[in-house]
Amino acid sequence: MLSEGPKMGKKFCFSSILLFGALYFIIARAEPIEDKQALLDFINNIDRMQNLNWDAKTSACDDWNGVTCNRDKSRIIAVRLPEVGVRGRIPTNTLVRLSALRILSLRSNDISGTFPSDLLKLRNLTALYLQFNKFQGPLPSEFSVWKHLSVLDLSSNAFNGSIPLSISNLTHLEALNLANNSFSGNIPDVDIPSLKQLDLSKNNLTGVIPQSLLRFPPSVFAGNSISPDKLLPPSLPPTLLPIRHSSKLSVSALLGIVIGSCVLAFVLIVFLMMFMNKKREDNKWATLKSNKNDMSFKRENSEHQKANGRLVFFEDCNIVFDLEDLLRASAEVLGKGTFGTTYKAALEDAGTVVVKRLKEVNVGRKDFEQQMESVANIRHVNVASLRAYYYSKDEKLVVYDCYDQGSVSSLLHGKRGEDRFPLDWEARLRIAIGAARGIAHIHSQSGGMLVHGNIKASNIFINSQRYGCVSDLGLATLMSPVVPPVIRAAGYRAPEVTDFRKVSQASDIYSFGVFLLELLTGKSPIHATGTDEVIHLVRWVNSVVHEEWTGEVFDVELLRYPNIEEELVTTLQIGMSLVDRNPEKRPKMADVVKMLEDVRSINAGNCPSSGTKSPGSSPSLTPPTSVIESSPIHNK
Ligand SMILES: Nc1ncnc2c1ncn2[C@@H]1O[C@H](COP(=O)(O)OP(=O)(O)OP(=O)(O)O)[C@@H](O)[C@H]1O
Repeated sequence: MLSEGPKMGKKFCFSSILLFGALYFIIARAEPIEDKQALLDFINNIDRMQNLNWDAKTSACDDWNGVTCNRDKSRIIAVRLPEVGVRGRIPTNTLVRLSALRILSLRSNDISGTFPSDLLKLRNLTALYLQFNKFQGPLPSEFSVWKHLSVLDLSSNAFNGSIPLSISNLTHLEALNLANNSFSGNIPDVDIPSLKQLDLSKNNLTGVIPQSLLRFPPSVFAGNSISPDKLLPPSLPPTLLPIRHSSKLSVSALLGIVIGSCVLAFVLIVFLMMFMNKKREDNKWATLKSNKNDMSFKRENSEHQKANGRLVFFEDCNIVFDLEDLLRASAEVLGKGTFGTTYKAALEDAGTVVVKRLKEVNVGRKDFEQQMESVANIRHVNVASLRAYYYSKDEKLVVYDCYDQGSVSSLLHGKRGEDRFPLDWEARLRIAIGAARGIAHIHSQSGGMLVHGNIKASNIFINSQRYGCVSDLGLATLMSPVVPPVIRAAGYRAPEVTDFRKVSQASDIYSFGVFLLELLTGKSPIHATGTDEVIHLVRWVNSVVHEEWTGEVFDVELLRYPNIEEELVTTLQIGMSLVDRNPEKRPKMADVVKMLEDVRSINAGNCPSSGTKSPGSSPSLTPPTSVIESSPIHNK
């Protein structure tokens, strides 16, 4: 019996290895088997010119071109087959089986037949691209099923009949392109507030442009049988309508007009040429495409992608794309930060995203993935959502939504030209409240242990409700000690970070305090004066207030607004309490949120903290009229 021991042990050991091996194989090779079969049935039953690498023996999630799966590879969520020479009708009972599908792109093929009404059963679709095919016939009347659809492009086909009114039930629709078809009849009243892009040009539409679509430019309706006066933009006041005079003009008056017009045309041409020249200089997309950095991003990545990684998306990401799409995208370098280079990438079918290419990552794949997962789980309207990440030996990428207005830093200190987003006091207060809420939320996670570690104006953006929104969460912890915290965020770092590298929630609060002072003063945390003297914002504010010249502290841009002094001073006091040298004396972030909310009776309508006030309980405020009109914040 005794001699049986080691044998049994060996047997047990061997079978456990086998079992674990099998389990590992099953998990590692997880496949959306039914979705994969649906795609194989689709591709085997349709004519195609090009060979696709869709082999039943390979992994649909990892190996098939144009296919994207969800995180655990249990479902296919995007299929992109643009320009692959697919011909004929879409075989029935194939694509419809991909019930988790979010994006379908079959654009620029030779697909014919009527609208594949099967697709109406794909209830999770967010984007459908069928443009540049040979579809014909009318559209189905019932479109309402696509509750999440945000992009519908059916342009350049031969669809006819009327545009179904049910399109107006697609409440998330952002882009609708039906151009270059044969749609006829009246344009339906498609009243969708989210709709940003519309193209109905080159059809046979008649009648009037409905009120709800008058906000789009006339070109959107061009090439239809709509009378020209109905194409006038709605904003044109009646007095600007052309006035016809019946009286005849004298020869000298006519001559004057001709000469005057020539001179005017000449001046216009000169201006136009100057403008075009400037535009060309400004157009970074065009020049940066040939920029060394961008090219290397593309080239290096295409080598890496085959070798190892894949993009991992988080569940609620509406835009789905693969690395190929990223590599194809026109990329603009937004800047180089402490964590690497940040690009703005315009994807063909999935809008614009921001990609950060991280350098000096100090953790292995497992820790990186874990960190990404925990960051992605922190969903809050005032924390920029991480959309996806990519990890391979040589390349680490993180993908965020793009905030088109840029960071608060660029809004505050950028060019003060005409097209600058006006950061009036109300806008700044919203930014401060939003960012404070975001940081307070971060601080409440992981049992109250989570620290952001890099709070600064270039990491704060403005969300769709015009409140501040904190980005770059979790990146600081991934970085190598080569980039110590003291080098990051100069001017925002707390004394204990500078002296002892002690990063904590209290140091986040200090950094937020500096940000608050920046909003109030319009000055960068570290800035030079005319005499090349370097000024530290916190020290400067302290000394000015100490000298009782408080009024001098505030940004001159803010002093234009009447009756806000009291609020400015209250906010200044809050800011100064946050930058106390002693971390123990700084208030907690949740309290900071309440203090800021109390500065003015602001109803954020946007994750209010527990303490809310009744209307009219705030000190009286009279911001400029335009602000009151355009803002819902007084509707408490
Ligand atoms: N999601 C985004 N949308 C729009 N602009 C962004 C986005 N993320 C970053 N940027 C901008 O890109 C530029 C570079 O950002 P990056 O984060 O690399 O550097 P940084 O913010 O200056 O420093 P750090 O690396 O310490 O955060 C900055 O101007 C930043 O505001």
